[in-house]
Amino acid sequence: MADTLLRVEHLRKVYESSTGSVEAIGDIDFTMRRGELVCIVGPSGCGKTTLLKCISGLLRPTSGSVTLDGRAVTDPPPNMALVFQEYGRSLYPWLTVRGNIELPLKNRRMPKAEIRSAVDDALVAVGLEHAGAKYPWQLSGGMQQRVAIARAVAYQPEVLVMDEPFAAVDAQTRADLEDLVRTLHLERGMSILFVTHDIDESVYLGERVVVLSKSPTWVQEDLAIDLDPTRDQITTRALPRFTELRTHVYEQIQRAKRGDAARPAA
Ligand SMILES: Nc1ncnc2c1ncn2[C@@H]1O[C@H](COP(=O)(O)OP(=O)(O)OP(=O)(O)O)[C@@H](O)[C@H]1O
Repeated sequence: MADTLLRVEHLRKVYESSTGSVEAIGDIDFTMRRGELVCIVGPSGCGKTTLLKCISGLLRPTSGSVTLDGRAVTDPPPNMALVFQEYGRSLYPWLTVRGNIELPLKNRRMPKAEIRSAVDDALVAVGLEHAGAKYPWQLSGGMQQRVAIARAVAYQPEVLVMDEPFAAVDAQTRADLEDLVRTLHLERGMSILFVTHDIDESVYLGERVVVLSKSPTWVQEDLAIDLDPTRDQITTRALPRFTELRTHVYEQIQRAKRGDAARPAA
């Protein structure tokens, strides 16, 4: 299908070690269309990190496949950007904010003038237009995460993968960063795969929420979020439909933890 951007097919991952084998992922199947914002939630230890490592080409699955934009992922794909929870470790402290955002573009050998305008544009997109000359350690945690997001925006990936990106910031900053993600998605059409522990966050952000079972993992539910695309922290979260959806996802996670959801026959 032309607009399928990411396809995960029958993904299985078994970790082998001297003490035995652990089947982390049983059989995960899902697709993501170009321009979608998909959230992934699941109980603790359900294999989210393992799944993301396979999707980002950092880990070979035991079987099954990941395809991005029609190409099998076997190494880190150049058209994917990643934003992690540990913003402190993802930015180079000896480079300025501008230097951090520029680096992947320089590695791509983009012309200087294009780099300058891509960085300016990304700084404006994340609201850091006055911070380009600062160093990461001069910024708050939330601002550092904005720099990591700006780097991804400037890089213009086919897909942005975010792994619990706001788990380490305070609630108010988190709300602002969630709105930034929604804005990037709506205004720039960015395709975003967002992994979170937070059920409310998944419903607030996503157009779809993929609920994972406990390990060995499979997709317990792929839920369409039928909220208006224009969302607001106060009014959207106060909607009865928001409460219904979050309650539904919460119950699914409880079922996942108990392991009493029936896996469909292959
Ligand atoms: N390198 C490894 N060797 C053996 N087992 C592993 C390895 N990495 C992960 N596991 C196991 O695989 C399962 C899934 O782990 P994973 O870290 O992917 O889950 P997670 O959902 O990201 O966890 P969390 O919710 O704590 O972030 C767990 O049972 C874990 O113990």
